[in-house]
Amino acid sequence: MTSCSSSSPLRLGIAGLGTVGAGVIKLLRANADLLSTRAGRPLEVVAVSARERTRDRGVDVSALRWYDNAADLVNDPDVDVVVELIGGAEGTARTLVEAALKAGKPVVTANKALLALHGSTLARLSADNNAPLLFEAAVAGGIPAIKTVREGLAADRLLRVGGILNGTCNYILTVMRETGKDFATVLKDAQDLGYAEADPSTDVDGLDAAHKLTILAGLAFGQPVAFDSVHVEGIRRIGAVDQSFARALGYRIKLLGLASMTDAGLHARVTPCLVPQQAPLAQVDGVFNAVVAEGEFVGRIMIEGRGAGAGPTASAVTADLVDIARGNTIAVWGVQTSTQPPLRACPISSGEGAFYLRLMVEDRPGVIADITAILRDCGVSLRSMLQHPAENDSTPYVPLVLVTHRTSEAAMQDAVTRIDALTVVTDSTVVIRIEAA
Ligand SMILES: NC(=O)C1=CN([C@@H]2O[C@H](COP(=O)(O)OP(=O)(O)OC[C@H]3O[C@@H](n4cnc5c(N)ncnc54)[C@H](O)[C@@H]3O)[C@@H](O)[C@H]2O)C=CC1
Ligand SMILES: N[C@@H](CC=O)C(=O)O
Ligand code: NA
Repeated sequence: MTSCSSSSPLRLGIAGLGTVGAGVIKLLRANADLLSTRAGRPLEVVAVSARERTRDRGVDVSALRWYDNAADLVNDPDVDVVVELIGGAEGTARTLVEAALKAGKPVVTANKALLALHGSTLARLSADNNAPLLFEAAVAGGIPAIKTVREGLAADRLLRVGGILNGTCNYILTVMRETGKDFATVLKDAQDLGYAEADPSTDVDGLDAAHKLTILAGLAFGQPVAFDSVHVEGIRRIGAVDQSFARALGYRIKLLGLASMTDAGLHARVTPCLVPQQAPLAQVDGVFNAVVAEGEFVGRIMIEGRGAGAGPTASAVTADLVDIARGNTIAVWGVQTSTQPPLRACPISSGEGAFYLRLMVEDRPGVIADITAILRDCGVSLRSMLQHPAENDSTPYVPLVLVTHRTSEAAMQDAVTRIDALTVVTDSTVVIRIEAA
């Protein structure tokens, strides 16, 4: 690892000057004195790299050494720490991080996709080359989620971890619920506010939350988690009609990532959920995230804060830099050996729960009887049923909501497949899990 005397500046090379990169430079400049005091030495940006040199980012980078090729930051002898804020699990971001670790340079990154897909390899590179790799910004933005799970809860055996892990989705669901605005308009707002990923389908299809859940579960359960063992559903199919039914039933809709250890193995999923209106998680709105963990001794904890955006994310990235300056670093996954196999995962169909099913059905006699017959045959017991009248005469279809008692996921899936095959049902059924939260 690069060594510097304790009073000399910690010299940073930053790759990526978008929402987060520009935010980090702003924060480093605004809080320079405070950071120098806390870190014991100044934090100084010496070199940067991004796609376009001349773009207006709201921060002046003209005095900094510029590299068209981000990998050149690694070879710059004046760069002590590489800060990767490009994004993406492959390509330049991966090449850069791997090269920096191989060269023994500490790395700070906000890249959850990279950690979720290549975390074990990177942990090995970090350990083999004695080069710290810190990634607090990768999970739940400004909330110190990584530190809480890896360090604060290090004494406990954790049974469950997760929460509201995507700011864009929580913002979209909140604004749609509060204003009735449509999905596309609110997504555009989230992009303009700097919350969304470069490809926002990563957010709305649940992948970003799944990246974060993979990281959190790996930290919580002390063993690697394979990203593809997480069951993932997004929020594209949640409509205004679901928000209105949820309200009538006393719930709010949240995209939750939840991982738990069961006797059968790891159960990990990202799915839209109905959460009781009074539950603490239901109160977490807008760009806010919440991380929940449950341990044998500590019980349940929940931490909340802004999960996306320039300021909160820059705060987490810079706190990692302070840790490096202080020499306060730790093994990537909190365990010294990273040779364990990934946790054995169980399929989503092995789970159970209560479900909200929203169908679009023809409004004519016999339809409800056909549907309830299927539920009976599949052993799914109904708790309640709601129907809204058609909004206008131009459609023969009306929304029908079924709320089930606790049932097996397999039985529910079987019932939905059969219901969707009925000719009186148009569109596939929207399934939302009901969580006590
Ligand atoms: N925006 C947010 O609220 C948060 C973002 N993150 C993560 O932070 C990272 C950066 O995200 P944003 O700043 O939002 O992205 P962004 O799209 O605003 O910025 C990306 C930057 O990388 C640069 N870049 C792209 N390809 C490059 C290449 N080949 N070489 C050098 N530079 C290149 C672009 O020019 C741009 O400056 C991502 O990993 C993201 O997942 C993490 C937490 C929150
Ligand atoms: N796109 C992400 C950014 C932070 O991780 C989100 O919306 O949460
Ligand atoms: Na964080």
